[in-house]
Amino acid sequence: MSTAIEASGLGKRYGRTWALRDCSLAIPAGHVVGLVGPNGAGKTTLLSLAAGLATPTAGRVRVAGGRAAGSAAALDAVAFVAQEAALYRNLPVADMLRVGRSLNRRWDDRRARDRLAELGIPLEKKVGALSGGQRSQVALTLALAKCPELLILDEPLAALDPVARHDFMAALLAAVAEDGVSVVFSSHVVAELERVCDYVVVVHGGRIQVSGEAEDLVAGHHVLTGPADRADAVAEHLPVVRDRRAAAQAHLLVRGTDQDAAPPGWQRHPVGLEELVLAYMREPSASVLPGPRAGRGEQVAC
Ligand SMILES: Nc1ncnc2c1ncn2[C@@H]1O[C@H](COP(=O)(O)OP(=O)(O)OP(=O)(O)O)[C@@H](O)[C@H]1O
Repeated sequence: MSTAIEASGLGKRYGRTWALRDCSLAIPAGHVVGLVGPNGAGKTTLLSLAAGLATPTAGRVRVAGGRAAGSAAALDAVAFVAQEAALYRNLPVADMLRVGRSLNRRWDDRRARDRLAELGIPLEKKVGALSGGQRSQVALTLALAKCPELLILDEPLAALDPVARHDFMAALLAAVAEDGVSVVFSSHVVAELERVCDYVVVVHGGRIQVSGEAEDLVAGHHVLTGPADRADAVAEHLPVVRDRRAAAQAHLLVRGTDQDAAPPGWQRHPVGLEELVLAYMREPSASVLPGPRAGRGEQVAC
């Protein structure tokens, strides 16, 4: 199985702060991966290490089928769009294309020009005179023109209004369908994940908390609703990720498959990806990683 990003014992320390620690994961190639987590969780750090823009303090990271991050082979295969899209604001878009062409061995200029024409972004306009959404589209166009195997985007949706966000993700998915490129993007917009991602990674406090295919994660959890006064007894025997109680009713988000019967007097409901991800983000001590089943508070190494 080819991997998009493969990390082993990866860590990055700034002074006394571990921005990322003991990070081990293996994200298979060919997915659209959503990387989520609260502010300061370590998302940018993980993406920068994968893009080869930062050096690990511990461990190692390989990208695009096992190339050492930051190596010449990896730089050829990986395109990175930073949080503040690194565009020269005083340059016209056409000059940005020229810069891209001269810096990259693989470069599809025709494709970039066609894409910008489709988007109605004039080549002669200075980057600084474009809207935030147009700038993000230019950054995505430049990244795709590199013909990458792995496209890494750090919060590409941050500056975009809901319509621009929708258009941007549609453009990204079209590119994925056309090229089969692997995409890893960080976002705070958890609601977008369901529509766009087929693989999810949650980071918290510099550690990987959740990693897995969206379908498996959803299939591997359900919600139980039942009487609050019996919730403690039920929760005692189940791997509960999140326990919410409202008046007389309890909602337990539980790890377990369709085969697991609901306790007598309780109803079982499927869970959506957004609800699942938010539950884990609210319960940092719970984790779900590839390997043997983990319950609340158990961290399972990849
Ligand atoms: N250059 C740096 N120098 C010192 N500390 C840093 C540096 N970069 C990141 N950190 C620290 O590392 C931790 C993780 O930061 P990081 O930017 O990776 O988080 P993030 O999940 O991307 O956050 P956000 O969602 O706010 O963008 C934070 O505590 C941050 O303060």
